[in-house]
Amino acid sequence: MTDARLVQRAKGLLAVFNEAGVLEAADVHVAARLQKLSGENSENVLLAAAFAVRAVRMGSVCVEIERLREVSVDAAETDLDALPWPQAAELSAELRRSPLVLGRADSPLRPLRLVDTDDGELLYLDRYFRQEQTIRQVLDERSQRIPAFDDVALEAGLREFFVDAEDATRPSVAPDRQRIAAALAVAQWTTVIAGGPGTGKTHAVARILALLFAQHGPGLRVGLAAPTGKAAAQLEESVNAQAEVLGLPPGLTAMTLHRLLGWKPGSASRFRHGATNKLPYDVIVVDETSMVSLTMMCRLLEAVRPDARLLLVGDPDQLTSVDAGAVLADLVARPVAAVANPVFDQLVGADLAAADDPLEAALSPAERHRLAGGVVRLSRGRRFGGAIAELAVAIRQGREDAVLELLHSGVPEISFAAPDELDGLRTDLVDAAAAVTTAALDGDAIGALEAIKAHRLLCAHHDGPYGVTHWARQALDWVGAANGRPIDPTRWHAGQPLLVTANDHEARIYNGDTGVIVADGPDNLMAAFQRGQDAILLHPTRLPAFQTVYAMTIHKSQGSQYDTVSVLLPAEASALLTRELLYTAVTRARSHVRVIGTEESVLAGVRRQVLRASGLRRVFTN
Ligand SMILES: Nc1ncnc2c1ncn2[C@@H]1O[C@H](COP(=O)(O)OP(=O)(O)OP(=O)(O)O)[C@@H](O)[C@H]1O
Repeated sequence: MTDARLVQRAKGLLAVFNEAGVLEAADVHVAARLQKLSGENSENVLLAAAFAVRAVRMGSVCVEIERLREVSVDAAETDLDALPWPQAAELSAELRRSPLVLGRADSPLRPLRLVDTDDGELLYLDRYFRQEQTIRQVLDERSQRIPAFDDVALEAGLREFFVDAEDATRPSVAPDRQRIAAALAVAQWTTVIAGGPGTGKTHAVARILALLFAQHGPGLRVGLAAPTGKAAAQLEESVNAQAEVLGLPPGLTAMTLHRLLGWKPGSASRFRHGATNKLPYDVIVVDETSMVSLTMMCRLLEAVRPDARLLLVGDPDQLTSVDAGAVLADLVARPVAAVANPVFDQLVGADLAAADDPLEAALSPAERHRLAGGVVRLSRGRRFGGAIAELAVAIRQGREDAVLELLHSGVPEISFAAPDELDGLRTDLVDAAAAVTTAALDGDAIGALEAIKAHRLLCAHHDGPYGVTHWARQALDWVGAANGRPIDPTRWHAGQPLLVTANDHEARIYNGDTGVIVADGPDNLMAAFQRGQDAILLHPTRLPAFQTVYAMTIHKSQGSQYDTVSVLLPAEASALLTRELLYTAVTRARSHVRVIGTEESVLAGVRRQVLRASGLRRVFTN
């Protein structure tokens, strides 16, 4: 490993795990500091403390004492079996005696917390334990109460909004999980609406808002939010696009979660809204909840009034937030401890009892059980078809054979290319760039923005032979060669694809937005971004931070879809290559996905699940 990650003065186990590349300098420094402050000299305890810090850095909320060695590292660099792992029982006994661990009354410094659960012991940095406890307590408290509502009006609303595609006088065919989600959202305080892309989550949310307006009248205060500005803009757009048909008030606005909570840069309390100054809304909708970290979810739940409805919407199988926590996935999987609403079964009895329909399977007993906890998973793809959705489901379920079979099936929606078979990629890249440039030179902003969605190259890494930097340069060379003259990446040019990397609320440009440079008259260039059916134009010098994107990381592509997606897989040993990454990449494609890589890489991805340890899915026993 590189010198910057090595701690010269590290001793004992900390030094061994640091040298092996499992612990980084930051993990070791925190453990060493704790040793100094507490006098704790147990190497095992200090190693566990460093692992608790590492866990948060890697996105987990805590470490599982019995699964310490299931760390994710680049397998090519590290032989995990050769390391001196502590015995779990011995470590646990030492932690219980340690002055660093909360629970010992005589210790002034207790930054760690050891918790017994129904499935082994968890070690937390205490701060994250407390955040998780807040989430648990607020949700449990909310699930023990039931809102009052007009069931006759709700029944009428469900009949009005969930109708058969062919005959609007009839209810939609049961089971209809959107209808179930809508009934839940009115009948419970908290509802989790999970589902893959295009399963109609936003469609359901707009109808839920209409049902709630029917219940409470036009004075209903609605807070729409998402973790990123781009996701908030999309939510706002898609709710407003349906406002007229559904009779929603015009001009509902969405904002980032930070904004909703009243972010105060530089202040100690950080948010204006919290436990003592609750949010003023009667209903709060959070979209793209998979990207919400534990800390943000804690802040949100502290700030939601007990008598406000909360809808958490998102795809729990996608890549999670960069910060610690995978709260949405945890909420979908956690044990149910809730009071089921007796009226609910009557409202959607037909859906609950329905047998398999060709388009939507009957509810499983486990699903029915989760409904009591306010969790519903939409499963019927409403947007894209057959094979891509099948591939996504096979990846999600870890069915390796089915994944390979689909990749090799030769269906038009899926292609599988070896790492050196780049002709298809090159053709798609060059064709898409030509269409974008033609529209951009014509000053046709909408045409250029549409054309840019025809193809996208996605990589797992930033750097290295499988990274965005390398492939963006390659793409630029291909496009230049096809045009007969190289492109100068340092100069603005019509057809240049852009990715914004910072928010500018005034210009309505958000981190993650993609746009394109278009001609505006003979001598002028403008940057174009899509807003609904329209394009907004601004001078390129007014852009907040941006990159030119002939290739993009899979992380950055979250929340966007393209007609064709080419996914360039890294080597199988890459720790970044996970099931969630593969699922996220494949589900960005609307009509065609091209996977470029080896079978070994595909299988490594399907097998390696992001291990995001947390206590939310477990029952605490101490
Ligand atoms: N019940 C339905 N009847 C008819 N069309 C529907 C229905 N549900 C969804 N759709 C349509 O399917 C498409 C996808 O729906 P929607 O955007 O709500 O999905 P989503 O789950 O929010 O997708 P994403 O996660 O990609 O944003 C939309 O065009 C929507 O109008």
